Amino acid sequence: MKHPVPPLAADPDRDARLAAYRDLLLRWNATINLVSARTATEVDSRHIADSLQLVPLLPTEGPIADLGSGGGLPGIVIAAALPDREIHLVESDRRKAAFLIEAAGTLGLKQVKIHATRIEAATLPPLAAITARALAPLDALLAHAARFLAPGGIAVFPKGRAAEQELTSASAHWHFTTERFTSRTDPEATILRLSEIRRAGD
Ligand SMILES: C[S@@+](CC[C@H](N)C(=O)[O-])C[C@H]1O[C@@H](n2cnc3c(N)ncnc32)[C@H](O)[C@@H]1O
Repeated sequence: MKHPVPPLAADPDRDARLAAYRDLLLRWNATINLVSARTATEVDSRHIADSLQLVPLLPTEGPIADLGSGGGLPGIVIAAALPDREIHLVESDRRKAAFLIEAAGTLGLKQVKIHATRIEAATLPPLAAITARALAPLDALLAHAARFLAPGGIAVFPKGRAAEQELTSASAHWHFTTERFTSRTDPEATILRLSEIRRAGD
């Protein structure tokens, strides 16, 4: 069964930060390939709205990490919405990591820590939540989740239209509890919220 994504409260400060982020993303996108979008409207609808809808699915306390953050999706968007939360962005591409540092600085997001390294080599605190968008199949994401999540931690993965197939493949190696949410930006796509993640056989 799929649930609707809970609504997000109005927040003019968040929206101003997101507008500044979108402008910066478009400027850098002319020289580094950060996102597949050329206009402000496309960035807003295809990327920022897609990322922002994850915020109400996150726990209300504890550090969060976005793995393979790329141009900051969803990591910078989440940080813009939750400016008091400790947020770690892990991105191995040096130019993209430089963009993330610039974006966090421009938006005044002092709580964001950029890890310009491979996820496999990253040192992170025990996390309340991890996110990852367009990074890897669910099976691989669960290995990262199992490594980094604190007890009781959750993983939130936007998973497009192949979510059920990925759940089936991943369940051969992993046990987890699944909640499904209908994406607001693509009603055929599913956002997964997974908890109690452990390797099958452990
Ligand atoms: C397809 S992009 C998606 C970026 C962003 N999450 C988005 O939705 O636009 C995947 C990103 O993950 C990064 N990445 C892939 N494997 C990684 C790894 N093992 N460690 C750190 N970053 C990785 C890539 O450099 C790239 O920026």
